[in-house]
Amino acid sequence: AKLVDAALASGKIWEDEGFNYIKESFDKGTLHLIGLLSDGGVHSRLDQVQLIVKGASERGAKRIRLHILTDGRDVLDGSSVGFIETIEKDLAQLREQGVDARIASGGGRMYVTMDRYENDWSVVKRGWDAQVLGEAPHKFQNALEAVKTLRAEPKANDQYLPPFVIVDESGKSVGPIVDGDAVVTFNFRADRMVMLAKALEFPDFDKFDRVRVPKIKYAGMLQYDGELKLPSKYLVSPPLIERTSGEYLVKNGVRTFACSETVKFGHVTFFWNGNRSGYFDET
Ligand SMILES: O=C(O)[C@@H](CO)OP(=O)(O)O
Repeated sequence: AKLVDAALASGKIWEDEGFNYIKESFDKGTLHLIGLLSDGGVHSRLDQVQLIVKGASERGAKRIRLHILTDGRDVLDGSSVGFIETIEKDLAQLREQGVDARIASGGGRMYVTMDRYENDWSVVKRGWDAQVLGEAPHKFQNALEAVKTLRAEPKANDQYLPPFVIVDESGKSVGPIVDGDAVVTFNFRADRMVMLAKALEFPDFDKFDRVRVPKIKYAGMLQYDGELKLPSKYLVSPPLIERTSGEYLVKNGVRTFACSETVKFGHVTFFWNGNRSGYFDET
C-alpha cells in the first residue's frame, strides 16, 4: 500500500511505463478498473481507487467502468454500501464534467474473482463472465440497488454476494470489456489477483472457457508474480526485497520446512522469502 501511496503522492504513477501503456487506449477505448472496493488496506484501498479514477480522467480517460468486489472480510460486513456511496459520488461528479464513468459489475470477493493458488477457478470464471462478457444471473440499474437487494436475501453477506451486472434501460450490460479497452486490476496485494491476471494475460489459458478474449492493454497495480512476470505491465514497480530470513537460514545450511493449508501457501513461501516462491537452494 505504501508504494502505491508514494507513487500517487509524487505523481510518478502517471509518468511510468504502466500508465502510459494503458493510456494509449483512452482515445477510443474504455478504462476498466477491477478490484476490491474497501478501505481495509489489506488488498486495496478505496482512497487509492478514487485517486486513480480522478487521475486517469484528468489524463484523458473519457469512459471509465468499475468492476467492484465487496469486502466484509477485512472490514465490517455491510460496509460495502458506504464504499459504493462514496465512489458513486465521485463518478457522478465526473459525469457532470463529461466523463462517462460508472460501476459496471460486482460481486462478493470470496465468490467472485478473488480466489487464490488455483483453489477454485469457478470463482474467477464468475468474475470473468460479469466483467468481460457482461453476463451475470443478477441485473440491476445501479450498484447501490444491487448490493442492497442482494444483501436482503437470507444469510447474504458482503464476502459472498453473487455476481451482478449493471444494465441500461434496454437490459444491456453497461460495461463489458471489449477489444481496444484498457484494464487495471487495482489490488496491490498479489495473492488473490494472480488467477485473474493469468486469465487476462495468458494466450494459452485453459482453466475455463473464456468465450471471448478481448484484445486489451492490461496493467496490474503492482506485478503480482515476479517469477512469471505477471502481469507484464504494472502501475507501480514492485520492491526488491533481499536478505530475507529464509535466505539467511539456507545460506547458513539450516534446512527449513514450511507447511500450510492450500490457501495460505504464499504466507509460508513468497511472503517470507521476499516475493519468491521457488527454492533458494534445492539441496
Ligand atoms: O483472506 C485474505 O486474503 C486475507 C484477508 O483479506 O487474510 P490472510 O492475510 O490471512 O490471507
